[in-house]
Amino acid sequence: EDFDWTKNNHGAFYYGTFPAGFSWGAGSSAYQTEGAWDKDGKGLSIWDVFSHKKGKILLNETGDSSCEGYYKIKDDVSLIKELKLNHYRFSISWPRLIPTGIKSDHINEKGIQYYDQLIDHLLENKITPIVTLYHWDLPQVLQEKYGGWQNISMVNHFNEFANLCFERFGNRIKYWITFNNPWSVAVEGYETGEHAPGLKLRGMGAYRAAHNIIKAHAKVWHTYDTQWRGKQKGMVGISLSGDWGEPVDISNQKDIEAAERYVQFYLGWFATPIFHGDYPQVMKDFVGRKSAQQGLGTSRLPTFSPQEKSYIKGTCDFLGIGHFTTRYITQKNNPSDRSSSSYFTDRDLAELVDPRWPDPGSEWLYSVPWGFRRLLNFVKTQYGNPMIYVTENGVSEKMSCTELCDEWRIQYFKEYINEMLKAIKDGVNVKGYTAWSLLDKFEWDEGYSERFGLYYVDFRNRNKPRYPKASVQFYKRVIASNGFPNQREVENWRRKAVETCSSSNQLLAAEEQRSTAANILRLIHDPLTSHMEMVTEIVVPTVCTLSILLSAIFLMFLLRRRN
Ligand SMILES: CCCCCCCCCCCCC/C=C/[C@@H](O)[C@@H](N)CO[C@@H]1O[C@H](CO)[C@@H](O)[C@H](O)[C@H]1O
Repeated sequence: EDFDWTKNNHGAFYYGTFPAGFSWGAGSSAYQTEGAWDKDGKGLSIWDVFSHKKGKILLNETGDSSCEGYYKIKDDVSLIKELKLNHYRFSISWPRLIPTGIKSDHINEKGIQYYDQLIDHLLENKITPIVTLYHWDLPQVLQEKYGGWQNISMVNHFNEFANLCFERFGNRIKYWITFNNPWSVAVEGYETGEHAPGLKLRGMGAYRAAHNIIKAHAKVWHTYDTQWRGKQKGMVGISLSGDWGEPVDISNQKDIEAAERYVQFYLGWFATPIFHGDYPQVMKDFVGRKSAQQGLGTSRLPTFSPQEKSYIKGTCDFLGIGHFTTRYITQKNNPSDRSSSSYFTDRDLAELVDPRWPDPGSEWLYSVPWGFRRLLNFVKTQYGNPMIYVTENGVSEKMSCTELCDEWRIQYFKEYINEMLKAIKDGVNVKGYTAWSLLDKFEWDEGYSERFGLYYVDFRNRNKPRYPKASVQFYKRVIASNGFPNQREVENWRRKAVETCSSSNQLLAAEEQRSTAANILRLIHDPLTSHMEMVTEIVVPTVCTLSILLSAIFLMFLLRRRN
């Protein structure tokens, strides 16, 4: 039976269980959690360089040490075991394996060893690894030499890296994800410049980056298909991010079309070539028309040749979906002049939110569970009901003080997982779910200010200890029951989870006090460190401020004398 798009019974909770064998997991990514940015022969990534530039990341934070995941394989696998997860999703840092990004230059065996250990330890504990090859940390050399994803040469370099991973790890990995959220790579990396490499190539950069990424994905899929699949029997997919877009006025055809455009410019931009061989018609129409109005001879949206179309079509054994939120969409005509050309203006729409939607953390993230079911049904109808793994779903909090009693996250998970269950009942082929994320971690341009973790990480403590939030208890019970058995039990889970977290909160508060005291003692007893910290944190800013002030006074004095 087809999904009824006109119905929107937002409130009703569905009690029931997931199909047998449904896979429960949690995720992470290399740059966000590993730390050890310059250890054991690792090369620089674009995120190492970007985060070290002043003013790019909130509070100038970096992922230099982050959760120190590089040194904590055993600790983190115990957390995964504690949750009784079936799978764990992580990414491989390209410059950790190939420091310059170019395979013929050098392979870093220490990097290989690290992932060998992680994979082996997961498998010893019966946890299936799901491996992402690209979660945004491009080797810096490739950015500097070729312009990164603006350049077609990335296709071959990425393919060589992927091939190395298949060769070294493929005997143990059955699920490969080529790219994580290429939308962000293209738009935030090459259009708005909020992410590494920080380029603002408006109206062109994102489309060009996406074009090369899609080709690189297809090439890697073919490499696996022809060289490895027979022996290794794994699957290769891609993880696409997609927010849902709902028309503001469902009786207004213009709003309906604008909402469809929103989703096509987001998820469809990547999914349509991969499933159907070419960009969505609406993207070709809109970008093409605007480009013509701007006096350009060809569309800013690149085109695939007939050979490329058939090469790209069908290169997906499973589709990863990263989903966090929803927007209301209405039609809005944007100016078509060249100076305002951008991916955003090309869409001719406005994004709105309902002020009643809960918004606990990230600015862009509102809790709108019903949008998830609609997005999953959209995937089913548009792309022939592919096998889906939800690769990212979760919510952040913005808390200045420690908070382990994350009731809003319990609510978010409960409702979003329930909408996914409803989607499965609608016939959507969802095989697994990955809570985002296992740990609090570096959140890109937001630094450490947004916490997505099931486990709290105390970043102020050098050992980066992890503490379970209440949502760990809740998620654990969803997994153990493979769903939601009945109202009484599910209510009980929530209550029990919240009860246990207050004692963990006290434990953490005590530990934080202890580590603050230890830091003070360290500063007193370690003259070199305290001298360095005093130089960087007090002396340098003070000298700079004084110099600016003195120069200003001197300048005023000179000007006065002239007059
Ligand atoms: C008319 C002109 C308008 C210009 C407006 C420009 C504003 C651009 C704002 C872009 C905001 C994008 C926000 C969406 C982001 C999510 O889809 C994305 N962050 C999901 O990716 C995952 O996010 C996780 C949480 O941050 C992260 O941990 C994970 O690594 C990402 O894969």
